[in-house]
Amino acid sequence: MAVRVGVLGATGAVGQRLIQLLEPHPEFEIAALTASESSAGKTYEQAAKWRVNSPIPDDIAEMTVTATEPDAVPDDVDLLFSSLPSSVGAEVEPPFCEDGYVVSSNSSNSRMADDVPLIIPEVNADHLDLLEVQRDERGWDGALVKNPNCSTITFVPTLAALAEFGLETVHVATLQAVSGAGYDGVTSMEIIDNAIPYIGSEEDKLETESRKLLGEFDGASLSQDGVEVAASCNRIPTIDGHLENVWVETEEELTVEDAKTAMTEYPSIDLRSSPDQFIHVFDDPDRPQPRMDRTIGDGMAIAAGGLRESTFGLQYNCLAHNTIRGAAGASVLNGELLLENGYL
Ligand SMILES: NC(=O)C1=CN([C@@H]2O[C@H](COP(=O)(O)OP(=O)(O)OC[C@H]3O[C@@H](n4cnc5c(N)ncnc54)[C@H](OP(=O)(O)O)[C@@H]3O)[C@@H](O)[C@H]2O)C=CC1
Ligand SMILES: N[C@@H](CC(=O)OP(=O)(O)O)C(=O)O
Repeated sequence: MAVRVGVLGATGAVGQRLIQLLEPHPEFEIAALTASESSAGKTYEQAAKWRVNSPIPDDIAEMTVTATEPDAVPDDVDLLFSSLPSSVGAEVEPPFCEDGYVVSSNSSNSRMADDVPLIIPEVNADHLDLLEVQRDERGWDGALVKNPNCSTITFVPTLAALAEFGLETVHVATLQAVSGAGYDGVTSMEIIDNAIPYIGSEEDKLETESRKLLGEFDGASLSQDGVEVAASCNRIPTIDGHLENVWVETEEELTVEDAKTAMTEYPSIDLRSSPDQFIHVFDDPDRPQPRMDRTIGDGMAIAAGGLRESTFGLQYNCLAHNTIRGAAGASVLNGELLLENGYL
């Protein structure tokens, strides 16, 4: 029987992607949609300015949107996908967890909290058991799991693949799509014929979340990886797909061939939304490109290319679909991991 799920922040850009991914999902059944007070009481069709490139599913269009509070969500809903502004997530996610709901959240609040698992299932699924610590410490019947920032998700899998060579320093420069800022994030006058070399708090997220994701969980606590990461983040006028330029210095010698093999052979995980081939490595020096390659693996794979040896170690480019692998798809995959591991 399908697990009954809800979407917190269902009318937003990521919420719409969540609905697109969850509606046909055989393991999950959408039973609750929440948003702000101004949407509560309306049908989903009335409340959401639908912008995903497939129609609103009929049964979803007719559902009533509720306020984002535990009393408004039916008790038989077990799992909530959260795509709220982080300031709102910080306020409302804990009461839901206290009330017994398991929350798979895309919002940035609490990502770095010691007892909150920050998960990319193909990279650090074992960190999920941090939930036992979380439940002990917070006394929750529910649980809170986070997926990382979309730009972090794009480059960390490639680092995980190279970790066997001993990661020392990483430099990463991003070229991020406008959808990452949400529909009202950057105006056309700001971004057309332009690039903006600043995205608030983004660099810090790449530098800190990556070390947590690559860290080790010993069953009681999580120690962060020692790799030093420096990031520079830029907004460019693409719609979807974050492209990143990466330089990695390692303890052991790392050739292009070694790196290509390590990335290509890095395993996926046996979950429905995880692609068969997790990291695709292109030989063509001008790939990956956002428009051509963001939908590889139904938008859930990581693409890499342009591998070369440089003065600052191995250099390459990588790409992921920011609203699928980097946001909604990442939360759904964490939901599948929670189910697989008996947390639902
Ligand atoms: N866009 C992207 O690519 C990515 C976004 N994220 C993160 O995901 C989250 C959502 O982003 P996005 O979908 O773009 O944001 P949107 O602004 O498009 O959507 C926000 C959602 O939250 C609801 N909401 C807003 N304020 C409140 C409130 N006070 N109480 C309850 N619900 C509220 C909105 O409801 P209403 O319609 O009623 O206002 C809407 O459903 C953010 O934390 C963002 O940083 C992460 C990665 C990528
Ligand atoms: N800041 C990201 C999107 C985002 O919302 O990130 P986060 O989930 O860390 O808030 C971007 O602009 O592309």
